[in-house]
Amino acid sequence: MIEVKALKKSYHSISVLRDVTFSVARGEFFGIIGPNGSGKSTLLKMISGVIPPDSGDILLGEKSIRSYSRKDLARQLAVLEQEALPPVGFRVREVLEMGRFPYQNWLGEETEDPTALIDEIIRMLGLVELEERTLDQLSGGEKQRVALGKSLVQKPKLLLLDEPTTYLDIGYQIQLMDIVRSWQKHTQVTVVAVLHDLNLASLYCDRILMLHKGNQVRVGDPREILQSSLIEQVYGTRPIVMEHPIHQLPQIFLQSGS
Ligand SMILES: Nc1ncnc2c1ncn2[C@@H]1O[C@H](COP(=O)(O)OP(=O)(O)OP(=O)(O)O)[C@@H](O)[C@H]1O
Repeated sequence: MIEVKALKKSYHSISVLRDVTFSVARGEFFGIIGPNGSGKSTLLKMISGVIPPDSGDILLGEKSIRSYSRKDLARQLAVLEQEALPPVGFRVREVLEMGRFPYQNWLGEETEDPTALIDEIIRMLGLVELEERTLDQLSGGEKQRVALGKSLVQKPKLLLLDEPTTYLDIGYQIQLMDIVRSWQKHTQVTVVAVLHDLNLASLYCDRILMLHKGNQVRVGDPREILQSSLIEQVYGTRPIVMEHPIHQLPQIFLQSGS
């Protein structure tokens, strides 16, 4: 689905990503982790075509993302990011309708009626009661669900999530990740998610890329990545790693300094 080859990026001659190379299979849930400033968002912005790499390439379904038009790219991928929502005056349903823009002509019409799809996504995200409200009448967690809805109605083949659970309480974190995973089973969408929470990354990702200061440290399954010595080397704090009693996946426990 995606092949990232020898990506490099500098800002004002300061190198922020070096030789990043990995591939993501169709239908995979792929995580990107790393400390603050390690280059995660920069990498995601390059995968979504927002910023170009200085060198290297990104293939999306065997074609370089540079060769896609904006609209073609929007039919391939959707990005869920913190600031993705339109200004506050819009109602929830209107925001979801905006997600259909890659399929609309210049009059805002499309050949297939998206109403059933939008209804399905509104139901799945628990937004039925909220659909006539405007964005300023929603909580942070509700807005995040609307932003996810807008990405899903785009029917992307690749869904990019930039720290999707920031500002969400633990209940909404699990709810959002479960919704993404069940939508993924339903549609075979490929998911690439930047995550800060290593425990969530372990529970949901098939494979994880770990970045440190712009370098690719390792790509592997959660067991290969959530290792206390590796985490200490990258984050500067040594956690205890134990297996989750139900999911049989590694989870970390932080240790306070005193
Ligand atoms: N537009 C920019 N101009 C200059 N430097 C930038 C720009 N965007 C990012 N950087 C720098 O590039 C490096 C990587 O930033 P990036 O946002 O990709 O990291 P991140 O891993 O997503 O961080 P965080 O976890 O804190 O969100 C940082 O040192 C940052 O200061």
